[in-house]
Amino acid sequence: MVTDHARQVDATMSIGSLSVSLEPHASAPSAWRPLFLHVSASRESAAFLFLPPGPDSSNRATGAAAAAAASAARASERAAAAATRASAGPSPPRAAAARLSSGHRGSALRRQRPRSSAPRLRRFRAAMEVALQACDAADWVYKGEGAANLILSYTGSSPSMLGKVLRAKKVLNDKAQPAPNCVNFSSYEQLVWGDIPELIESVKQGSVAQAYAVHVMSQHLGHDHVDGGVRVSVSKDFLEIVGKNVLSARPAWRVNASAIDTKADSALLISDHSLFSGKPRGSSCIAVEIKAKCGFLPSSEYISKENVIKKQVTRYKMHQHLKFHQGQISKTSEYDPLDLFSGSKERIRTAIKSFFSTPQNNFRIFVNGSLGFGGMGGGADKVLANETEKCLEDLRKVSGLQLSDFIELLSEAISKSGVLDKLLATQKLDDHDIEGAIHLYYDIISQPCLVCKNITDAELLHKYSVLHSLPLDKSCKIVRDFLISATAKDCSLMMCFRPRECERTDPEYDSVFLQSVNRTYDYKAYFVDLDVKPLDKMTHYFKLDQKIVNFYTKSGEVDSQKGVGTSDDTAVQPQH
Ligand SMILES: O=P(O)(O)O[C@@H]1[C@@H](OP(=O)(O)O)[C@H](OP(=O)(O)O)[C@H](O)[C@H](OP(=O)(O)O)[C@H]1OP(=O)(O)O
Ligand SMILES: Nc1ncnc2c1ncn2[C@@H]1O[C@H](COP(=O)(O)OP(=O)(O)OP(=O)(O)O)[C@@H](O)[C@H]1O
Repeated sequence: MVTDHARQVDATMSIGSLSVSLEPHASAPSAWRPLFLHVSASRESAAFLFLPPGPDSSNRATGAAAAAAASAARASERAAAAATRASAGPSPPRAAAARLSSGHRGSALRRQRPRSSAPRLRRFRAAMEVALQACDAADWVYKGEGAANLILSYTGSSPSMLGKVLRAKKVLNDKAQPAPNCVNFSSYEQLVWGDIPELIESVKQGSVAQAYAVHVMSQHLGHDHVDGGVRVSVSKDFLEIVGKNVLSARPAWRVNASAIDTKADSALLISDHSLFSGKPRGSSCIAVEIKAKCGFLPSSEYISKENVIKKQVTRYKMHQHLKFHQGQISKTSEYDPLDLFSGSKERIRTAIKSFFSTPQNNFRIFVNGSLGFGGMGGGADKVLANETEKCLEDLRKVSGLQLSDFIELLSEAISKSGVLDKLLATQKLDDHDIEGAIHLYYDIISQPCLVCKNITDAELLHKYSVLHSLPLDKSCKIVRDFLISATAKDCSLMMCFRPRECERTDPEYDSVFLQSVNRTYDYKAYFVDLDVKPLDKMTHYFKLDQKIVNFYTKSGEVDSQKGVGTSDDTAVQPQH
């Protein structure tokens, strides 16, 4: 069926398994999809799976010819589905990423033998064939950063790298602080994530971030909206030079807090989702990054009476008051996550408008891949009128849109794509709230519960004792879901728009027709920053939660204009 058009057959032999992927030729009908055959002899019996990857996970089982015991088939199916996606690569810029090994500048991007023994997924192996050396460092410039990673844009001319960003791990300068990246799994983490063998396996290969995005988060957020990227090998020299080169571009408070981890031997190469086609030059696109934070009010029965305010006021709003009090922000945000996640277009528009007055680290606009509005490497605490005007001017030039039309376009795409519904559903995996989940954490680490120790409310204590009597697998599931939700509450959505030049429909992309300007815009939506949260962060979550709620309830409705920090701007620190 596919054979006439088959142009690429990849076979990967690893210990006890054979994977073959067939991709349709470029000239094949667009509806044709890659096929994947996975033969696993690594378990008790073999499984043969023919998997046409579909838009949703239910399609994955279609056509599976299982000649295996059910358990082997399930495990193989997960591996196969992942490898299928890996060989198909992430959509639009996916193909480019998969063809990573072609078109390198021979001198600079060296091919390497894989260091680890026969990695299972072709993607992992192919990725490690690329090595970035000292002589490549000049091609990478600062794009942004969060607490845990530094993001670099490629400015060189290698076709395989164009339109990519490199996500390099950081280390905290204060070694007393917990490491910002989860690289290794403790034995308790192995327990929590044990149901996902690909994730456990990835720890040995040093590819947890990628595996978590692909094997965990994409199951919830949709494969079409998650890009695991590919791992590339990086030399110490490369990281040291890049670290020095980007120093002046980084916000001072980030420089004080963290530095590129020069001990890392790999980094993630991901499509730059602030670009549409992966080609920075000559493309016309506007991208928006939204860090939406938690979009629902918890209703867990484990929330104590003293903290009942959590059921009425968003965590985001309460945290804003604490941040303001601590001098981290000069003004509380006007953004209300409940508006953004409401499903109502009117309220989505309200949320977007609020970002323009208080973007903080929740909103950025990129014009042809360059930051146009919002803060780089952290939050934008203040909005400067001239910068906003410049961004609106660029917006007009690139998209032909006035601000009101752009807000309409964005709200329409958010609504139509349903991406935030997926994000909200994933966030809602936290159905116990930290006040419930913390008890299960103590059970998992086999420690006496430090929370129960201080509880006097008999009714609540009884509820918590029921939690403490749950079997370990149930406790693990609740904590696992809590951690998945934590990632979903902290990730960012990147939506990239491009005005359609001709009437031809591009089936690769979704689109929005904007009546006010009589024009169609293609768009794509990706979630970024889908890292696993360390299990031992549970106690931090509990303490921070208490701190946020205590401050909010004790100070009442704080008037942000009268609180600490407004009279003296020098006291205001950027967000961290
Ligand atoms: O706890 P929160 O809600 O302040 O979220 C932290 C973020 O703060 P913010 O969004 O500004 O409030 C914080 O963002 P910033 O560093 O402030 O930009 C991080 O994203 C942090 O995650 P991690 O420690 O890097 O894994 C985030 O920690 P997690 O809670 O997601 O683990
Ligand atoms: N694939 C991408 N394409 C374009 N820009 C990206 C991409 N990934 C990250 N960025 C930019 O870099 C910034 C920091 O990246 P990221 O959120 O992954 O860092 P982090 O350290 O993991 O964040 P956090 O503080 O939330 O832990 C993002 O806010 C975004 O602006």
